[in-house]
Amino acid sequence: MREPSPRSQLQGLDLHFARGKRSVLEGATLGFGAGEILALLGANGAGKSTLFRLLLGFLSAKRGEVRLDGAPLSSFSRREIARRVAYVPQGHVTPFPYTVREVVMLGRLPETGLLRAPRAEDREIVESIISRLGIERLIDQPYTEISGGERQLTLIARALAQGARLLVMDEPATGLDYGYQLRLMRHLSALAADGHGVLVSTHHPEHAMQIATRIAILHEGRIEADGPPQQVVTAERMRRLYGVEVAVFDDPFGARRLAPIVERREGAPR
Ligand SMILES: Nc1ncnc2c1ncn2[C@@H]1O[C@H](COP(=O)(O)OP(=O)(O)OP(=O)(O)O)[C@@H](O)[C@H]1O
Repeated sequence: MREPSPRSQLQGLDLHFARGKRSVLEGATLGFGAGEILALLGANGAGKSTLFRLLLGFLSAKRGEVRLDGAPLSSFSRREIARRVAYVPQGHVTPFPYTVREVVMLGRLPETGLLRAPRAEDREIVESIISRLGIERLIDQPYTEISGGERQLTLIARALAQGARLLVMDEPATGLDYGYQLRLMRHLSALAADGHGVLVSTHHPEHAMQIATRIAILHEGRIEADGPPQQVVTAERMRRLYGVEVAVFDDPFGARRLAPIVERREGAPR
């Protein structure tokens, strides 16, 4: 089996994809690598999940190519891909009442294979990731009996347990309360500092600006912008993408911020 390259990268080049007669992607090109956080923004239905599924090899493009560590994705086995790239899907449910510990242990499968029982080392990895994400109290709870936000954290823990250098996360902050959202942002920054590459889709440009090293915008089937957050997130682009007015400004600490412009009602408290 080929060992994962130290310079991990995943790239989708000129990807075209249609659902029935409806074209979803029309030449989307997007790539990321170890050490960076690439945040993907796009309106509902823009094709973010579809693009992620193509990058992971769960769907095949009508045209275009996906390359992993410089080689065609199709030249890797499923297990080889899983050792390099971990995926946090959106809104995942399992019909089986596995415990949180067992779901996270599933992340070790590409390493352990189906035939070997988890070793002490696998158990230590799983427990340390669960405590890093602050969900130790859930460890023996059935996955089917925890909240949506807690399930999301369990899936993130499963992806981390996989030990892959690249992480693809589809709206991981969905359903997380304010504290968990901020902690998640910190975890993602720490992972990138640690040499992981993270591709994350989000509906919160503020989150993207907080942590991303690059932001890309998926619009009308293509990546219409891809670059440093300060260049990509502009009031004009937010208006076109989401149909809302926002102010973009630098705060006193030098960070770029975004604030919605809300019309005040006469007499409303300030
Ligand atoms: N399983 C499916 N069968 C048919 N059409 C689908 C399927 N999944 C998605 N689509 C359609 O493909 C298009 C792209 O969907 P996709 O889920 O990739 O968008 P998205 O940007 O991830 O959206 P959201 O932000 O709402 O999650 C949409 O028009 C959607 O309705």
